[in-house]
Amino acid sequence: MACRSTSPSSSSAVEKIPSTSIRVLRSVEAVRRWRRPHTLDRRTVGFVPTMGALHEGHVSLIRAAARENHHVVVSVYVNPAQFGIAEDLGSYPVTWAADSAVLARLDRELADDGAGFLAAGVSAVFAPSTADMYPAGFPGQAPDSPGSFVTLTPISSVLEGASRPTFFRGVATVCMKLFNIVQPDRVYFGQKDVQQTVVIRAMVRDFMLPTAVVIGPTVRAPDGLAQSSRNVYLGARRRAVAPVLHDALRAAETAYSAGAGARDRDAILDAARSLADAVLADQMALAPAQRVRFEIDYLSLSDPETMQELAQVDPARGAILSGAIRMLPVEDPQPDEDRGHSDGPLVRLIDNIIIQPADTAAA
Ligand SMILES: Nc1ncnc2c1ncn2[C@@H]1O[C@H](COP(=O)(O)OP(=O)(O)OP(=O)(O)O)[C@@H](O)[C@H]1O
Ligand SMILES: CC(C)(CO)[C@@H](O)C(=O)[O-]
Ligand code: BAL
Repeated sequence: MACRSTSPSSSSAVEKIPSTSIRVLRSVEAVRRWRRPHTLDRRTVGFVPTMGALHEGHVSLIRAAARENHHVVVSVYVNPAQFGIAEDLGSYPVTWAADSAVLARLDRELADDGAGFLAAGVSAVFAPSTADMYPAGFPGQAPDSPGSFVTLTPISSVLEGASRPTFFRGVATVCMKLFNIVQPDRVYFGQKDVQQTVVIRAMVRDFMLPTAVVIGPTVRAPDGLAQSSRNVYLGARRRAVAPVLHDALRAAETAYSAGAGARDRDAILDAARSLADAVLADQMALAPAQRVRFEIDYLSLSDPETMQELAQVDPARGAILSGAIRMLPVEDPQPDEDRGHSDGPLVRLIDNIIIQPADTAAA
């Protein structure tokens, strides 16, 4: 039988991140080969899916996976199926060299701190091609495009899904593929993308996937802005105003905590909206060359499991306060101004705060 020729990435030579023992696996078959002995040895695998452009939010998830598993696998894959046709697939930050350095640093930290971690390092990074991930061809990005997709309704069409109609279909589809390839004992997702965590939990439950879903807390900059790969688009002027979303959600949380009568949706969300309106009014009083404009996409008070909007919070159940804002491109950019990655396009920021059920909060 004729042998198929192999590219360097699929040859049997083992690729590693330089100066580390982190394997770089670029094909489904390579992951399967790596995974098999660990199943037989009963060594657990924790999996952290990412789209690269790694930051402290990703690092915190990798550390969590290393505390609880013998092996940690990180995927770096910019999944086209979760980008809408008009979204930023073409400019999404791809930073392989910097990501490798982050993983190498973490690998050393895990090796040096044997006491805190079960894993002695990062075992592998899975960086597949789209041809490998979508054998039937480039996935459709339009709502009615043909293809093999995992869909969860109605969760996928509210909030983030209302603004990004194919987003959760793309996320669920790629995560189903990744979970089938890596076969993790535990998967790690960040609280920052709260609706994504609800979708993944529902998918794991509804399709009986043999993996535990672990959610890590949102990692923030000192001024409260949630770390996010897309923050690189902001540039200095918009970055200074970007914490407004977190500040607005905190105002809503404070209104809730204030108690009497403050369990009502309007009382809670009006506090967030007032804060955002005041920040915007201050900005609009500035000259175009100095100001920052943003639009609120949504501010939401929703059920922790279904993400359906709530009229009132049941303290025994808790709730999710979440929001999204669109930071508009700066006006009148100055010649030496740092406008951000890709000349500072419109950036959509999301964030959330969980109102814990009363019993949990008291514990
Ligand atoms: N600030 C953060 N704290 C904790 N986890 C995070 C944070 N930001 C992202 N994550 C998690 O990291 C995982 C990979 O996310 P991803 O690679 O899309 O990064 P991102 O910063 O969310 O990117 P983007 O800016 O495109 O939304 C997801 O589970 C996501 O929720
Ligand atoms: C989970 C994920 C890696 C799927 O592409 C992505 O949605 C992300 O990075 O949050
Ligand atoms: N962090 C979720 C990936 C996305 O927004 O495309």
